[in-house]
Amino acid sequence: MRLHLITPENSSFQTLLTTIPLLQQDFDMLHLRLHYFSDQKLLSLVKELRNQSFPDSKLLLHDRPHLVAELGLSHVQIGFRSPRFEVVKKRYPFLKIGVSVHSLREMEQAKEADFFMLGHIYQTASKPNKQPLGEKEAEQIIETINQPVIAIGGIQPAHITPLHQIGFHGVAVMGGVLNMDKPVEALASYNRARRELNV
Ligand SMILES: Cc1nc(C(=O)O)sc1CCOP(=O)(O)O
Repeated sequence: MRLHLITPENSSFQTLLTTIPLLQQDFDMLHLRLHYFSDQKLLSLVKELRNQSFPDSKLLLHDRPHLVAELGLSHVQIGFRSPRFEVVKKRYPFLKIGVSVHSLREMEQAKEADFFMLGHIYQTASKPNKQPLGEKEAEQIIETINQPVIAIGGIQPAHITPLHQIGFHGVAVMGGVLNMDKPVEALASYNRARRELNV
């Protein structure tokens, strides 16, 4: 079960730079979802992470395929702030493109995506007035899709086993690690749950 970390809304350059290198062995993909950073600031952050030996293979940028291409990275995530999937696919055919979706209909509109992020599965502070999909509906959606699907929204360590059983390829966590007082310990509890899957 893959574990993706997403930068929280209020992340600062300096906090990310001090926290991420402490955690980098223990997750699979870092989503830089920093829509309030300028291109220049985002480029500087990637440069600093690289200086600290953060691997390119674990770096994904949201919404900015032009920067992914400029940096020679491979993964971009497309959401409502992004250029449309078809446009990105045509212009950057060499990129791995993930698409953020909330329904089967949205998945079908991006049929050629390399992977999807489906949410929100559970209640989450980041979507206070919206009903979550829940496990049952999520299962019905992902069983019709061949690509890997990452679950997002309110994911706690205890959700890892049921989400794995439903068929999710991984989980994405935003607030539950990088916003915590003790991110190393918070991440460890997700990894314990991942290890338990193999018992
Ligand atoms: C960034 C994001 N996208 C969502 C979606 O449903 O598309 S839910 C979400 C935030 C997830 O935060 P947390 O892990 O703290 O619940």
